[in-house]
Amino acid sequence: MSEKIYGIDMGTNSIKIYQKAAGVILHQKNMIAMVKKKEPLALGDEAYSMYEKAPKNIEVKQPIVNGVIADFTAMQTMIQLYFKGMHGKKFAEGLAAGGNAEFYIAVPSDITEVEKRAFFDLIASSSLKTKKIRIVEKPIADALGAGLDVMDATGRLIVNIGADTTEISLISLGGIVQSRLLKIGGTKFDEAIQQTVKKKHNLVIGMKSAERLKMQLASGIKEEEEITYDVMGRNLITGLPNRVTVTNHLIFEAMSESLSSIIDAIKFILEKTPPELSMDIMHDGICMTGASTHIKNLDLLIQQETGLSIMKMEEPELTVVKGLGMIMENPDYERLAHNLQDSDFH
Ligand SMILES: Nc1ncnc2c1ncn2[C@@H]1O[C@H](COP(=O)(O)OP(=O)(O)OP(=O)(O)O)[C@@H](O)[C@H]1O
Repeated sequence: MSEKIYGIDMGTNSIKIYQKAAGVILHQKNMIAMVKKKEPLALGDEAYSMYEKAPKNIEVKQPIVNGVIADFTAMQTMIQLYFKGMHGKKFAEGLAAGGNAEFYIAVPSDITEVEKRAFFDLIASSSLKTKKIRIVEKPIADALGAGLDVMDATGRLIVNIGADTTEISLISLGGIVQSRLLKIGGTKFDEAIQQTVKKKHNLVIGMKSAERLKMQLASGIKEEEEITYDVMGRNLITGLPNRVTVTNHLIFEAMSESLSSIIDAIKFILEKTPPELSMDIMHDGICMTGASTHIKNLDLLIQQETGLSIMKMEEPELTVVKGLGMIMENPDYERLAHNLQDSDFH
């Protein structure tokens, strides 16, 4: 029987929940649709399907922005609804926590103490009956979930490219040696695509269309062959619906500034890496996680720019939550989970 021990990765784009002995039980868009600002109407993927389509009285909210809690009440409401299974059959049965549950929460490393505390308070002040709440630094969970041995005295460089953020972390002996959270990720790419399509084609497109273009055409390096994809939007001049054909070269141009910023930040961390750990990274390379690493040739770009080998994941969006799972399943990793009061967490 599954135990009431859960790991939660509250990402900007999606929420992932792991239950001890059951595995990943939830992976949904991290969104909530509210009617008249207070009545929850839909959660997760269902709320996302209403995004950019809802009338004025329905607000589709994204409670996490730039990796931190931007709307505490909305996030807490979502968690409570998921765990209480209030939405009946739509949610996995295992989520009905009942009471006395234990939680392991992944929290970005390079954020303020107040922002970290909010993740703890979210569960502690919720209506869920909790026995224990542990905080885990996201890069540590990420590295574990990616299959890296984080406990030994070997330097590991992990780059997580998500939706709003890119977190670059240097890990050794179960701790963070350095970490940098950039406010750049898949959403920035989508916004840049939106702007570039508007400028080049006089076409206003939604964020979902921009994301589709990215998924179809984005590449970390400029490809010789031209690939195209059609997108629908509103013509800026006529105001009428219109369809245009967008090329992979335009998408590359749109994303190049954000990609350069990510490369610069990786190089910055590498320059600040102590020499002994640099040797380890020379040997093992960089581990890439986060769903934005699905972008074609992004590994090649980082490899070319840093001269290091790249390790890619098959399910890069799930490494953090799987790492939380490993911590709760294996007592050897217990010291990687902290009380909020632990001095080694600050
Ligand atoms: N196949 C794909 N190609 C390109 N981008 C993708 C693909 N699949 C997902 N993405 C992008 O990955 C991003 C979501 O990544 P992920 O789920 O790792 O983020 P998150 O953990 O919710 O966010 P964050 O780490 O910023 O808090 C979105 O911007 C999405 O568009």
